[in-house]
Amino acid sequence: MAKSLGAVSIKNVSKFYRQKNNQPLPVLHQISLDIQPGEFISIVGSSGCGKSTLLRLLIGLEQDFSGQILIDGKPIAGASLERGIVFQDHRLFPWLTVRENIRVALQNSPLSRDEQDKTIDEHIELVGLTAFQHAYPSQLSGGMSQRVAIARGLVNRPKILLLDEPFGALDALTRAKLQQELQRIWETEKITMIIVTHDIEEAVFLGERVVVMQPNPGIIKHILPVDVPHPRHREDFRLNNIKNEILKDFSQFSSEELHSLELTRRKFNEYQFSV
Ligand SMILES: Nc1ncnc2c1ncn2[C@@H]1O[C@H](COP(=O)(O)OP(=O)(O)OP(=O)(O)O)[C@@H](O)[C@H]1O
Repeated sequence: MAKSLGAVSIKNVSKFYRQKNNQPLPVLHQISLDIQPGEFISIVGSSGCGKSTLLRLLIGLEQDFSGQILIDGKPIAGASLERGIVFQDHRLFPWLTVRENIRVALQNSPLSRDEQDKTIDEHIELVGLTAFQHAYPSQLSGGMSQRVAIARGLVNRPKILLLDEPFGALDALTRAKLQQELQRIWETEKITMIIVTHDIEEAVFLGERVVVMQPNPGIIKHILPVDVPHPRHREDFRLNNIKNEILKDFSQFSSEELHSLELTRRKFNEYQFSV
């Protein structure tokens, strides 16, 4: 039987958090989304609309929600090697080399030491870090560290890679380069990828569909297909048109939501020019 490649079915998912006054805070409301195996989905939305919460539910870190999340037809039951994750901060262990940081992800893997070495070699090559495999995180740039995090997220050959603002702390040029790399890796690995981002350009450049969320409570406002074949080129006018369509969507948001998006954009720009 052919290996299934990670279909995700999110059905009527709602999620509350308990506030200090014990009142429930509705964070996600009736979220439904079907993701095809091997699809690249981008999720955008202003701060607080529940993007990261949705990702946490997909990882299996939180079970307390209503509705259903199915992976290849089966409900999620906790974290699994079938789902890799890359966060905004690379979370590498400073005392381990690139190789050994990637090996950490294999600690529950059934592979022998030799098989581990082989797959680590392949993934270091996939992210272009063979020359740095014995380097420590302090010897790497931010972009290189995120490459290691991507290799670590992929080394168990997951069906699904979940990315939470993976390039959010990088300067604009490194960010653009890594988006290009991620596009290539997705084309090579042919697995489902789901990226959460504040950056609409990034969402459109990478995603086959862009899910636009809005807050209070977090709902899906729109899902836009990006019918532009990969590999994509940043200057493609079709990508720009879709980006403008999404921006128009945001222009219908409340002034509070726009303020939050603007703060995020400004924080990012200030970061770029302060390093
Ligand atoms: N553990 C928690 N306990 C209580 N409230 C929480 C918790 N985690 C998140 N929230 C609240 O849930 C809402 C959604 O948070 P979430 O981090 O999912 O949003 P987001 O869209 O990812 O935001 P950002 O883009 O700023 O990261 C926010 O109002 C947040 O304060």
